Amino acid sequence: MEQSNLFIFILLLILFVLFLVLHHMRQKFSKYPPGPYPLPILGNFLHLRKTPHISLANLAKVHGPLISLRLGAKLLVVASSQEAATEILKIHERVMSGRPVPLTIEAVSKGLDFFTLIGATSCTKNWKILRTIVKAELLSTEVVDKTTAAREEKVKELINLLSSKQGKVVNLGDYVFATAANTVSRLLFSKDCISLENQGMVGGFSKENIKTIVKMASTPNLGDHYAIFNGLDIQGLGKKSVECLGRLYASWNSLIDGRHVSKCGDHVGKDKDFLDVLLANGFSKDQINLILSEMFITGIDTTSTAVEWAMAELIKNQDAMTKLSEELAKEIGGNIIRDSDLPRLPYLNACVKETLRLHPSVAMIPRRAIETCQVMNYTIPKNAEIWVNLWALGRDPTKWEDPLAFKPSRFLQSHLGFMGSHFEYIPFGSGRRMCPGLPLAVRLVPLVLASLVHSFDWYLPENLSPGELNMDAKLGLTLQRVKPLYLIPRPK
Ligand code: HEM
Repeated sequence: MEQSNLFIFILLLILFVLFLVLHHMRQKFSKYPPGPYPLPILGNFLHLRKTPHISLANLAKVHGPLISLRLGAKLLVVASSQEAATEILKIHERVMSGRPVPLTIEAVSKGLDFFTLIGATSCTKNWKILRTIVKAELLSTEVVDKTTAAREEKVKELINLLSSKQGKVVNLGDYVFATAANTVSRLLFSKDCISLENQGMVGGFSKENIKTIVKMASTPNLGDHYAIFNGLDIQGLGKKSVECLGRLYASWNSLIDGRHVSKCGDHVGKDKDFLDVLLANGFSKDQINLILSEMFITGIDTTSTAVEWAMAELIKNQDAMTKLSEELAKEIGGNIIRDSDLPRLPYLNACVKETLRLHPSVAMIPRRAIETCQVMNYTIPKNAEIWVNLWALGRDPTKWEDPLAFKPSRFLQSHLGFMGSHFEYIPFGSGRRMCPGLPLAVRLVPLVLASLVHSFDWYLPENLSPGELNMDAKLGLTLQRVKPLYLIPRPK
């Protein structure tokens, strides 16, 4: 018996030493960036754990700023430092301008000539056409200027509704989500899409429906990682996405048909909206549905989570909350905040920047190598998936003083902005695939945040102290709070 135990022990020891030798050989001779040893078949899936943004930042501390992992048959390369991000998004910008598009998204855009932005695997002709239209007719500074009144109206409705909830516990994220959704839908087709009061849907739109679509698109699809599952949709992700989108499309179809009848655009008594522009450019109903849903999916969660994280940080950091309230009291006084006030509120803008440093709405910029290339002396093969870990960049102790602390004042004298030219801070990405929603986001997020802080004092429920507020995050398409932010508003 003792002999057999010894045998097992020696066998395990030999296997362990063999494992170490193989690992060392792989690191030494592999042309790919270094990384943890992949298990057979599973690869490195287990290394991602429940919080991939944190696990990958920790792996970068061990293996370096550019690492690679095997996710089934797919190679994932992750950049986690300013230098590595510069290589990916600036020096090799053209080669890294592809996107990894999951089969789930392919399933819903089949046959539509890929008139999509986020779903374009590379910068194709159709991607360029659509991006030009979106940047000129929906998200340009001129259009954002022209639609100021609609934005202010949505924020006013939010403040009025919260005033009626004084002293009650509210799930702030739900209300901000609805405000962002209605702001975007006003731009798209001049109508609200969700009821602010009860989060109920107008047509097929509901928070749950949008959240489900986002969840389906961000859940790893086995078919993306193992060729034998390709086309089988065994998790049902494609099927469920098609169902959820079908509900959205059903409600928009009648709207689109109505506009067709009124001779493509310039519907009576209204300024031209984005639906008019799409119709005038000859897009089909299915193509329009896909484009509209894409704008909702990319535009709502990103802006509303930014506001939610900012409020959570301000509740936790009462000094910053006091400074912001004082700035607003001094500059705005008893008035409501207008869009035109934003440029003279530097501390407010610093709060937004600091929030996006610690809690980037898009924590991993997803890219795809369209050709094989050499980066930092490693080979990145064609079709490798690339993630730029913005969560790690924002907390890099070699670039940021006291990186984990929420200190908006660090941005007051800083040259860092949102334009994607300083790679230690790129919450909206960089280069040709940079976020086209930037002109809208930099107006909507501060306007909502400032209005919430200027109109109410905020309290945590159940006598929770600010120090106890849970700040855990989970990674989907956006970086969401694990626990919703429940707060009690009291009008000032
Ligand atoms: C706080 C708000 C937002 C943040 C932090 C954010 C961040 C980002 C980031 C990091 C990317 C990837 C950029 C890259 O690959 O270099 C992106 C892409 C994109 N964003 Fe945003 N975004 C926000 C709001 C919006 C809004 C309001 C819209 C539209 C209504 C929007 C539409 C898009 C689209 C369509 C893409 C894909 C562009 C392409 O692939 O060509 N975003 N966003």
